[in-house]
Amino acid sequence: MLPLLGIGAIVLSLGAALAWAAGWTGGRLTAQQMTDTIEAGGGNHPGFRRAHSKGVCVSGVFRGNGAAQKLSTARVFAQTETPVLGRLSIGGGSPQAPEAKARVRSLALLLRSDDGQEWRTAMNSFPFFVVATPEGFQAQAEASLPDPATGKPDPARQADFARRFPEARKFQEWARSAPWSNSWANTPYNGVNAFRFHAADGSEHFVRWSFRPQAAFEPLSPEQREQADADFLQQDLAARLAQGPLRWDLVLTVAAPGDPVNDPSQPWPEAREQIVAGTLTLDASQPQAGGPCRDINYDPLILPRGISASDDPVLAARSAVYAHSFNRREREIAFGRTQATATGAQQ
Ligand code: HEM
Repeated sequence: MLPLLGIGAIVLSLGAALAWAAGWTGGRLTAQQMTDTIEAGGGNHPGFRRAHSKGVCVSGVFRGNGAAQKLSTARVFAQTETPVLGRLSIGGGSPQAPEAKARVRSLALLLRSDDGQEWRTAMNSFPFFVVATPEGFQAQAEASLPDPATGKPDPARQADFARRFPEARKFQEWARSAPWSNSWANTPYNGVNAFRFHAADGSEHFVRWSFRPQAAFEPLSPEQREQADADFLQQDLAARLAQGPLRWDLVLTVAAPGDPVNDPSQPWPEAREQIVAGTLTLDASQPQAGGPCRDINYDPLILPRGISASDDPVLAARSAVYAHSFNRREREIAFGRTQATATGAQQ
């Protein structure tokens, strides 16, 4: 009898561990719940990313200028030219969304250096994140879901989100007041989360990165936003690439002691040291359906030697949620549960 009780206890404790990992014990937020909520807000679009669903693949090179070698041993900063496979997109879960209505624009990059290391990053046009934690992101996503009774987000839920996550006010102010640019090409893209850079002398620095456009800023007025074609960013990109490559400078901002390095909703003071580490040049684009970026997960925790994650909880959550989104869309493609608009398959 005793051995049987022992086996029973082992089975029970293993079951409890699995239940905890899957988030069935209640209370703890899981990547699956977060992905389900994002999916509920974006609609059903099999084969597409659950967020930033509309976009195009882009390719080119990154040319380091050597300046970042004092901060990091990552080969990409020493190598003269690193190939880049990227994706330009808009925020939101619909692959058919009108591009002029999207407040957030995005750039994701995969750089593979000649030592076989990869640096993946997914950046947005906002200068800081809306919330400090995954719980804040989840609360915002839930508060944005339409109430079945009205078809609109529940104002009480939104007020509750604003009360519990007051840091979001700063982001809402940015969204309301920052000027809109009229192109992916003249938009800055910000990594927002802090990372650890490891230098050859053993020192460590916390760094945030941004890609600053070389193309001059041109505004997009509210009237132009109303009139723009649903695919106006893609059309503009094609027209600009036909004229020549597009460039962004990689700007590294180095934290000073005491700066918040685990909270992407808090910008650092303007006076922080900035290093221009090189230039990204994009010279081609391809449709995402069937294009080389379709089956890439731009997981922000795929980092080369010389760069590692900070303890920012948003970074860890992003990595886990992107994996869920990636698995779902790849499974839908593998089992043929998609339209040709997602896969690029010939009809
Ligand atoms: C907890 C916070 C976040 C969650 C849950 C989240 C969730 C997601 C999901 C589900 C995807 C689709 C992934 C795929 O299928 O490949 C995605 C894509 C993306 N996210 Fe996030 N995200 C978060 C924060 C951020 C932040 C802070 C940034 C940038 C500053 C960002 C930038 C992007 C970009 C650019 C993409 C598109 C990547 C691509 O082109 O494949 N996200 N996000």
